[in-house]
Amino acid sequence: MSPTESDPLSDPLARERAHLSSSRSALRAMREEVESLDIRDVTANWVNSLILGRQIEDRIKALADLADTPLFFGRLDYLHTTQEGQRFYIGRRHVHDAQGDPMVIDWRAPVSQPFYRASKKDPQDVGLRRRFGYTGGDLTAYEDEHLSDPAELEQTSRLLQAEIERPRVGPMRDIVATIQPEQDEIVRSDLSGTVCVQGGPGTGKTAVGLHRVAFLLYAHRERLARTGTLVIGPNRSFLQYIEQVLPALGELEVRQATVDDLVAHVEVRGADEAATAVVKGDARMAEVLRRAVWSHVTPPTEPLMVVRGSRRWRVPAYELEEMVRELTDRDIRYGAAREALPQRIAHAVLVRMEQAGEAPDDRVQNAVARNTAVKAVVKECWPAVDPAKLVLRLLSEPAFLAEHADGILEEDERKALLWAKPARSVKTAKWSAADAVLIDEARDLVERTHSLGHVVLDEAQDLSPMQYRAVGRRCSTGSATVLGDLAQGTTPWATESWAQALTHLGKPEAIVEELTAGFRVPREVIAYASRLLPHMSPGLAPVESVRENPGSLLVRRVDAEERDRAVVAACAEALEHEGSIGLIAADARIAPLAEALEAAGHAYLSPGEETTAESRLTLVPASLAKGLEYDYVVLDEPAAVVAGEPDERTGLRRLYVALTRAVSGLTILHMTDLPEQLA
Ligand SMILES: Nc1ncnc2c1ncn2[C@@H]1O[C@H](COP(=O)(O)OP(=O)(O)OP(=O)(O)O)[C@@H](O)[C@H]1O
Repeated sequence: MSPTESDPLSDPLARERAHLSSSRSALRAMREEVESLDIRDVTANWVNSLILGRQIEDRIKALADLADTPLFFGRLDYLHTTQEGQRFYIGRRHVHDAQGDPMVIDWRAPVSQPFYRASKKDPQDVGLRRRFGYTGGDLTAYEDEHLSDPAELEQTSRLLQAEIERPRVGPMRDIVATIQPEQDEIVRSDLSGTVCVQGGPGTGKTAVGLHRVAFLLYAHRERLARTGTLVIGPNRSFLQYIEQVLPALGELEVRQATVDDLVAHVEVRGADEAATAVVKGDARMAEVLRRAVWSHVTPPTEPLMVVRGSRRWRVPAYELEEMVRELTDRDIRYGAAREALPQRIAHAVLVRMEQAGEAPDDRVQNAVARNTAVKAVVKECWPAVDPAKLVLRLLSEPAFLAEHADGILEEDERKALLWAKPARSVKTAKWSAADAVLIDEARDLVERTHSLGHVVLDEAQDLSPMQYRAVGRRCSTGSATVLGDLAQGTTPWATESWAQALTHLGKPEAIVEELTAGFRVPREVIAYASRLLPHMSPGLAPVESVRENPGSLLVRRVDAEERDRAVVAACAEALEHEGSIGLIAADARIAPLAEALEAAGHAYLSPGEETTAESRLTLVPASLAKGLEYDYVVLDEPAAVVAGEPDERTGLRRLYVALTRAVSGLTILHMTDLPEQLA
């Protein structure tokens, strides 16, 4: 097929281009229609008009025709049944003509699904599936599959291959044109269920998670607009890297955060030793906290006397005690029970008033509930608990900790928890990240955490059980997409099994799916990195690269005196290719390498800063490499990456992450021997 042929009737490409141009006009008309809306007459007041005005602005934004994103990328021609003879163009958003007939169908609509799932084995009534190739905004190629034609052989799509091999400059892109069947099943799984995806490096977990949010927002727009959605990532630079995917899919409302952001109730200024952080992150801490919070409840031993006017009403201690016991037995939060208690007491007083022939109403009950004597009883037997102060006491007072950790934590674990220098106040305490999670747990014991409709948790394997609980609280009445790779866990408490993690999350019934096809790392490179698997995560299968480009892997030994210069030279060489370059090194090696790059006149970015055609080199500390990718990676001194971690297994996993960031080529430079597991 040649893009230069021009007779629109005989040339299919010309016909498709004509459809593209009329779809563009239709989209423009849709936008102009919204732009010309006059809301002055329909809104009663300025608040309404402000809200409506904002909705209209959002709608106009959503209807923008982005010059370099194709309006549609596929076409389906159905054979029979309900869609007989019907043809659908699949794109990022719905476009209709002046009569309201569809010109482009949203990729998330049910009729679009066979575009991703239909196969020769299961054609799903599709006669023709056509994929379009674009150069910039121009439609320049197409590729057909006649799924129901037994004579046609199954072929791998050139357009799909080209998309996978495309250089990666800039932030992460959407994969909407090339979602694979096994990915699509996860993307379209129902909102009611939690899905956990285990997948090796580059299998598309992040991409799948983000597309699932976009899908769920389409399928359950109103419900999720009410309840909210959230994407959780490991750090700021990762969130910056992925932040443009959802807006490109037309979804502007999804919040992004790290787990630390979610639990930022105190300022984190301290850090824990690994052993201490492990205990603080252990799920048993939840029980310690629960006990500590509820230990504040003390059954009343004195009767209550309420004086109103000339009369006195007495509620005996045993009755008060029963009310308190009844509230502790119920499955409600400490704070909610505390609020309910005065009303219960007031009710008991009202019963006595009625028995004495009075006819008190609700106002009297409320007044009694606010009576100072009642308040005093509540304060005495159900005092307010400040979550941060409670955690401060647990970490400062050996006796308080011992009392509530008895039978739960061993003595050495309790010792690890206690601060060497007890803190004076919540403000001055040197809180660690793990402490903030404990405070979050305590807060939830006092007052229920608001649950969102859906949460995507990326790089989940690094979370502690207490962190899983913190995330679980935020989707307790919603659902979650949990994404991770057990082999990439680099925390001392890294997840060992998804079943355990999902239990901590409060979603033990979640299904675990596995992705095994690798879209990032070239075959030769993934094979090299996979040598580490048996030594750090035995039992996990290596990723199967679907990239055709075999990639280049270069391992070079260099002398001590030329090492930094050699690294800079390797970066310069990589810069001769198209695409982004990542120089990954042990955190301790970042400063000298930065100096060497500067001395050689190479500007460089930090992870999370957007690469552009002018600025393509990023200097990446190994601890921040997770989830990121670069066309060419120069890896400095693998042994130093391993040595930068507290134990060998974690070191090898950190190295595995660093080795699996490259899309086209990996150059490894080392002065010291390579870790023997790579041999
Ligand atoms: N179906 C697809 N079509 C085209 N590209 C894809 C597809 N699936 C994934 N990719 C690309 O592969 C790369 C890796 O994807 P992604 O970052 O989602 O993988 P991951 O499993 O989260 O990796 P990691 O474990 O390293 O975090 C990205 O560039 C992504 O766009």
